[in-house]
Amino acid sequence: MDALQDRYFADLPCFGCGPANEKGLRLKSYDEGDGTVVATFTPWPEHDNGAGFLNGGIIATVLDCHSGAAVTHKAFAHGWEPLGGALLPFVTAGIDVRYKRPAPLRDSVSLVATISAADESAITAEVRLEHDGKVRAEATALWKRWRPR
Ligand SMILES: CCCCCCCC(=O)SCCNC(=O)CCNC(=O)[C@H](O)C(C)(C)COP(=O)(O)OP(=O)(O)OC[C@H]1O[C@@H](n2cnc3c(N)ncnc32)[C@H](O)[C@@H]1OP(=O)(O)O
Repeated sequence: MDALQDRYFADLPCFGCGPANEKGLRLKSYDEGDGTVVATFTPWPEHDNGAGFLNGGIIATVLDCHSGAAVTHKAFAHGWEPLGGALLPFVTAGIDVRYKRPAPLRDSVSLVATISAADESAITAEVRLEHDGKVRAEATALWKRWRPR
């Protein structure tokens, strides 16, 4: 099964999820076929938050980028493809992150996303980061249609 990032935007240089960014996190997300999109993220030692856990900015980045895979998958399913030569059909307009518990730095974590609302102007995703059966962080991400100018 191919990763959604490789299927939809193999040339994207995004730091979090761009397959084309050699120095990025290169997140890979997969359609589970049950309405969820999942990924596994393995932190780097450099992602320390100063207390031996995963940095909150990195958490926000992977939540954002993982939601982006789910949103892009949804957009293509509806035929809402990128406009004007853009690489992505939608971009993040807002993300509301809640850090519920410390997230580990030395273990892999799981990302799970679902789509809660979708029309051609905006798509909303619910996304969470889990480890050891507990939600470490969660977010609602609002994505809006991107029109290059
Ligand atoms: C000085 C420069 C610092 C730079 C920092 C950079 C900013 C960052 O990136 S920080 C990373 C992002 N933030 C986090 O990881 C915080 C995660 N959230 C939490 O730890 C908690 O929700 C917290 C502490 C904010 C509030 O906790 P509180 O409301 O008191 O609830 P509480 O029930 O005590 O704790 C919630 C859960 O966190 C766990 N927790 C709290 N503190 C700790 C700790 N020190 N170590 C391990 N687990 C902890 C609790 O065990 C509990 O988990 P569980 O429900 O499984 O028992």
